[in-house]
Amino acid sequence: MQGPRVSNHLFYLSIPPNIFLDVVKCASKSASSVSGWTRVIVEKPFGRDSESSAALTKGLKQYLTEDQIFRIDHYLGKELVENLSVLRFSNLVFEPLWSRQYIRNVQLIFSEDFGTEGRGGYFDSYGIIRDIMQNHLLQILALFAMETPISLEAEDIRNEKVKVLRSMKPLRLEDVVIGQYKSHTKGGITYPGYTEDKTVPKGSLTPTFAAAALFINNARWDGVPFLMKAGKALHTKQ
Ligand SMILES: NC(=O)C1=CN([C@@H]2O[C@H](COP(=O)(O)OP(=O)(O)OC[C@H]3O[C@@H](n4cnc5c(N)ncnc54)[C@H](OP(=O)(O)O)[C@@H]3O)[C@@H](O)[C@H]2O)C=CC1
Ligand SMILES: O=C1O[C@H](COP(=O)(O)O)[C@@H](O)[C@H](O)[C@H]1O
Repeated sequence: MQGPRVSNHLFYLSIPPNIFLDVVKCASKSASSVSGWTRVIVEKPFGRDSESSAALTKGLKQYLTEDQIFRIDHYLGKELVENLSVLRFSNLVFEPLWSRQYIRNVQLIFSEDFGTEGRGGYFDSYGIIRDIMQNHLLQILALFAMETPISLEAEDIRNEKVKVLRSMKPLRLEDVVIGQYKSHTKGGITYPGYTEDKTVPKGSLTPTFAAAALFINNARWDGVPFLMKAGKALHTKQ
């Protein structure tokens, strides 16, 4: 029901990606705003690869226009990540040091001290690389490594991040390690292994841990490894 005042509708899809399209279809047919705007926020992962990402965009555009769709990565809203640009570009001490001349390696670490704990349904079909590395950590890497943008407008920052991504060497298999957590005991409590979670398919080989060395082929970062590590059910939350 909508009253006489302008009412805007915002849908935030914090749901598994396989139901994005059904939800958007229902929302746009039955719950679009009549008097104001209707917008949809879509969480990562936006598809499994470029083909499924393009298919998802095509699907969403059956019901929405591009300016109604907001693809977000909630890690970009974290204080530490937001402060990264300020630290780099507004600080005369750091900017001259931000290169291969002074930095031996860069480590991007995501570590959770709990496992899937009954939420393995979505996670198992994506794994830690698509859940954390390809989006959250890659976004932070791009922000960390980019050149100074023309302005701090979203479009200008995005252009610089794209240049970093395009300068990256393709990942080699020998630069990647994957793993899956087993049952462990901490403080007298035993926690189940990944495949003992009832929401995870039996015998799943989905990685819950991954580490990779990435390289950026440009004058600033040539030869500096960007070490990414991400894992669930590790010792610390970091
Ligand atoms: N887990 C997290 O902390 C974060 C997750 N995300 C993103 O959020 C999305 C969902 O992840 P997560 O929360 O772990 O997933 P969950 O599996 O916990 O599902 C989230 C919600 O989706 C509902 N849901 C699941 N399947 C269906 C279905 N077939 N029909 C209708 N509703 C359904 C669930 O409802 P019900 O409970 O009723 O089953 C639940 O409320 C992913 O895109 C993920 O990347 C982003 C940031 C953080
Ligand atoms: O996007 C995700 O992030 C959460 C961790 O988010 P945080 O804000 O609590 O650090 C992670 O548990 C989940 O697997 C992933 O989908």
